[in-house]
Amino acid sequence: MQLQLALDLVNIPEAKELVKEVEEYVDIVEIGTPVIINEGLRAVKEIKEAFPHLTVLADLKIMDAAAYEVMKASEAGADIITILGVAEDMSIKGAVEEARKQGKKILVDMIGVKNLEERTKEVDEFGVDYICVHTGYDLQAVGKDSLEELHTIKRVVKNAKTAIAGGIKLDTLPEVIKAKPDLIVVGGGITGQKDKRAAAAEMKKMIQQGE
Ligand SMILES: O=C([C@H](O)CO)[C@H](O)[C@H](O)COP(=O)(O)O
Repeated sequence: MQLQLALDLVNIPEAKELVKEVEEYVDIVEIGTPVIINEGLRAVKEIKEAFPHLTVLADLKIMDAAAYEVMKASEAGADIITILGVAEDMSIKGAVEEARKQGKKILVDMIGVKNLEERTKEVDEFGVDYICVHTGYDLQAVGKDSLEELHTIKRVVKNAKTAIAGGIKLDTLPEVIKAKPDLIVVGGGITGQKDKRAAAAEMKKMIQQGE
């Protein structure tokens, strides 16, 4: 199980500070959608240049023009790029094809997917690298999480790695670990804490103990 740090509500200098604080404990650094909207792919480029040893994920949540956007994120230095599970099949296949050309990986974010079991089987066949269940901020606000969905995708996935994102905190992490996803994405559970380094260290320790 790997730990991904999601950076969503920061600018580039703040992102660099944050990564410096916790880099020892995280496997992947996500440049979140709000950061990319605010700062562009420059945020991906600057983080990859500052931390070349870290795996950087660009959370583009691609919906269309997939091959082009994967190419641009790859040029900026992203190692993993996200596309939405609700995107057209052609878009997801195009993203995978371009990622293969560039030597990069594709994570499919299943946010908003209604027919989860059926769509997971389909996108798994397209050769994507990760399938991620995700409770976005707007559903977290009404108390939802993705644990049940994680069990669903774990049951049907044959090829891709599984991931979970959305509102995971120290107190909810044990349940997530029990379900054994390949990748656990944590944003506010680390970035919103007073001692970010301690939170990341504790989470990493719990994940390692759960393996
Ligand atoms: O993808 C995300 C969200 O849609 C905003 O871009 C977050 O990175 C993801 O939800 C993880 O962050 P937390 O929910 O704060 O753990």
